[in-house]
Amino acid sequence: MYDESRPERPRRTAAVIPAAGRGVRLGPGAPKALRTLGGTPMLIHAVRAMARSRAVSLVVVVAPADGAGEVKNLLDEHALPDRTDILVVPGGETRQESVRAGLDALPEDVTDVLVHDAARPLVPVDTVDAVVEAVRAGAPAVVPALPLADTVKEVEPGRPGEPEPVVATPERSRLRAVQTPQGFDRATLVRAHDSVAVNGEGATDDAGMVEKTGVTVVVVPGHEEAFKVTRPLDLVLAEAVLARRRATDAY
Ligand SMILES: Nc1ccn([C@@H]2O[C@H](COP(=O)(O)OP(=O)(O)OP(=O)(O)O)[C@@H](O)[C@H]2O)c(=O)n1
Ligand SMILES: C[C@](O)(CO)[C@H](O)COP(=O)(O)O
Repeated sequence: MYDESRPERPRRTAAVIPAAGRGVRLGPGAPKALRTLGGTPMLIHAVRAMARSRAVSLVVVVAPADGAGEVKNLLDEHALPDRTDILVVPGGETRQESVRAGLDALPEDVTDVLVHDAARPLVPVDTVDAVVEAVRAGAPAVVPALPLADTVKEVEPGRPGEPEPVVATPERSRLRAVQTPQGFDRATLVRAHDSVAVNGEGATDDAGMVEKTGVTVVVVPGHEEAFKVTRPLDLVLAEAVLARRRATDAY
C-alpha cells in the first residue's frame, strides 16, 4: 500500500508544537498556549502529551515571536521526561509559518515528524502512538480523526449578518473531523511546505498541504479528548476532563 522506495534508515521521531497563536477566539488574555489548565500552562500539557510517547525523543516548541524567552523559562520550571530533548524557536504570523520555523530547526537525523497544536493539550498517548506507528509502518502522512456528529452544509459565503445560501450537503458518513498530532515522513512534509509557500496558498492543516502535492493521507482513529481549545466553552470542557483524569489516575 505504501511507497516501497522510502530508504530504510533508523527512524527518529520529533514533535513540532506550533504555539505562537494569539488565541483571539478564546478572548482577551495571554497567548493561548500560555494560559493555564488546572494551574499548568496549556503548552506544558501539550509538550508532556508528546513526551509521554516513548517514540518521541525531541520536541520543538514554536513560541510566540516575542515570547521565546518566557517559553524557555516555563519549560525549565516544569518537570519533563529526561529522555526528551526540547528546542524552542520563535514562530511566525500564521500557523503555516510557525510549523515551517519548527521544521527548519530539526536536526538532520530526524526522519519522522509529528505536528501537534499546543491548543490540543489533552490528546491521549495512545492516539500519539497510533499516528507514530502508522508513519513507521510506511504511511507518508497520517491524521487522527473522528466521525462528525453534526450534518455539514457547504454555503456561498455572503456579507456578514446576511443569510448564506446552502450550496451542498456532503454525505456525513464520508466526513471526518481532523485532529493532531498529524504524522509525516519528514521529506514529504518539507516538500509540501516548500511547494505551498511557492504557490502562495494558505492551508488550515499540514495534511491538507501534503494532499496538494498528490500524496495520499491516511486516517487513524482520533480521540474525543484530543479536541482543540478554541473558544471559552472548550476551556470549561478541558478543565473538566483534566479534573476527571486527576481524580481517577496519577496524572
Ligand atoms: N501564527 C500562529 C498561529 C497559530 N499557531 C498555533 O497553531 C495552533 C492552532 O491554532 P489555533 O487554535 O487557531 O490558535 P490561535 O491562532 O492562537 O487561535 P485564534 O485563531 O483564535 O487566534 C495553536 O497551537 C497555535 O498556537 C502558531 O503557532 N502560530
Ligand atoms: C490543524 C487543525 O487542528 C486540524 O483540525 C486545525 O485545522 C487548526 O485550525 P486553526 O484555525 O489554526 O485552529
